[in-house]
Amino acid sequence: MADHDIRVLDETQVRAAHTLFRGSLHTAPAPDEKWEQVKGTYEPGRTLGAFQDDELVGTAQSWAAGRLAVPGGDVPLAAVSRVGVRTDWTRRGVLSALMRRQLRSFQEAGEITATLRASESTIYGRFGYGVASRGRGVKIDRYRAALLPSPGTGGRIRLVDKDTALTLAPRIYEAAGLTRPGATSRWPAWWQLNLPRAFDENGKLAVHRGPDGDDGFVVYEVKSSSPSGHGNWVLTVLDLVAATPQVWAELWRFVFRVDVVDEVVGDLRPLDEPLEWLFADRRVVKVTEVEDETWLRLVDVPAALAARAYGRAEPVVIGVRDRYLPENDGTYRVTPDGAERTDRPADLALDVDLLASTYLGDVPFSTLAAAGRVDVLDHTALPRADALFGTSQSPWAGTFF
Ligand SMILES: CC(=O)SCCNC(=O)CCNC(=O)[C@H](O)C(C)(C)COP(=O)(O)OP(=O)(O)OC[C@H]1O[C@@H](n2cnc3c(N)ncnc32)[C@H](O)[C@@H]1OP(=O)(O)O
Repeated sequence: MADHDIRVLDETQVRAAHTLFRGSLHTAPAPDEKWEQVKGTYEPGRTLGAFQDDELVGTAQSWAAGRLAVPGGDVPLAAVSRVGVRTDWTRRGVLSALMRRQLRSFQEAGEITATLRASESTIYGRFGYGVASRGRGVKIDRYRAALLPSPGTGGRIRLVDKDTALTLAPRIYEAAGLTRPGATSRWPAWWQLNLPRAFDENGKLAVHRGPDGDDGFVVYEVKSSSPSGHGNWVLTVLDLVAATPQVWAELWRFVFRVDVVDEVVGDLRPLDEPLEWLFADRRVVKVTEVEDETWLRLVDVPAALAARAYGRAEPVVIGVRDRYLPENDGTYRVTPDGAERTDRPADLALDVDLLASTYLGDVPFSTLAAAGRVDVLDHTALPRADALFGTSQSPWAGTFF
């Protein structure tokens, strides 16, 4: 039995949790001035502490993150962050106890999904989180990058200051909508933490204005690859939001017009972003890496499966195993018209973290089966499951936290 207990922290205790979290990632405590900026980003009642007697030894917090776009709809989402266990208390079940309690609190709040970004990919699978979207790093040599002619949008792009950005960007994001599976709402603390940070590091935000008003923006920074300033000047696209594909293209075209830049890069961009198609020579776009983006937990499996749309194929019965939330255990019949619990025997069976990896369409069941990660009880079920769960767009969140 664990010799620690889990409590919800009050506002007098969250600074200690913040310090513990930073320490677990080898970072110094936030100075007073920084803490003043950060403390409001802890949502009341959503920070957990693990205590040994009265000493805080671990923490995990979350935000009510709004909605997660799933194929054909959206579902309530919690976002988990600032997870840490004091170095002298690791591997004694502290995180396991925190996760167990946190998952229960999501159930109570009706948050049928939860998401996080993982510091290490070996931590969260056991708690039922699976990689549900990935992103690619891209690098483009600006001097070789000849953009194909474009009719443009007839709009105009302008740089805005920090205060204007803080007002405009959330509105533009919300108006653009959750345009692909994996996209999420951006909660107030996300904006509070991320946009000022970009400006503090000399980032810029450029807004596109079309005939109907502001309808997209790009956040970018330009840095020299060498401290002397004699290295390559690299423009990094940090965030790009567009209401239409035309605005998307116009914002990318804009960053290629920024002077004194040798290279344009982007991290965790959508796998199917059609960047190559903007250029006369598609090989100017170099893919530098492909990394996991969304770690997704289906907290309420029946509700999550029922909430998404499916492709056209004969039905399949999927068996789900969930060590942390056993009420999700069982078999589910998935058809083009929806999904519900069934007593029929499973065609395919898998753990709940792997179900999350298939849920937004990122990984076909047949890929997991080829790696031996799915129990295949009926081989004819694999193409059916692939067709039911497959999506035309790669899932992608585009919201890092
Ligand atoms: C969303 C975010 O905030 S990501 C940031 C996460 N935080 C960090 O990376 C900070 C540094 N690391 C830590 O603070 C801790 O090591 C944590 C939080 C990752 C793990 O906390 P612990 O209390 O040690 O985890 P706990 O003891 O409950 O481990 C449960 C299981 O996970 C395994 N595990 C835990 N952390 C890791 C890891 N980093 N790598 C591999 N396995 C791990 C344990 O071995 C254990 O396995 P078992 O059940 O087979 O015995």
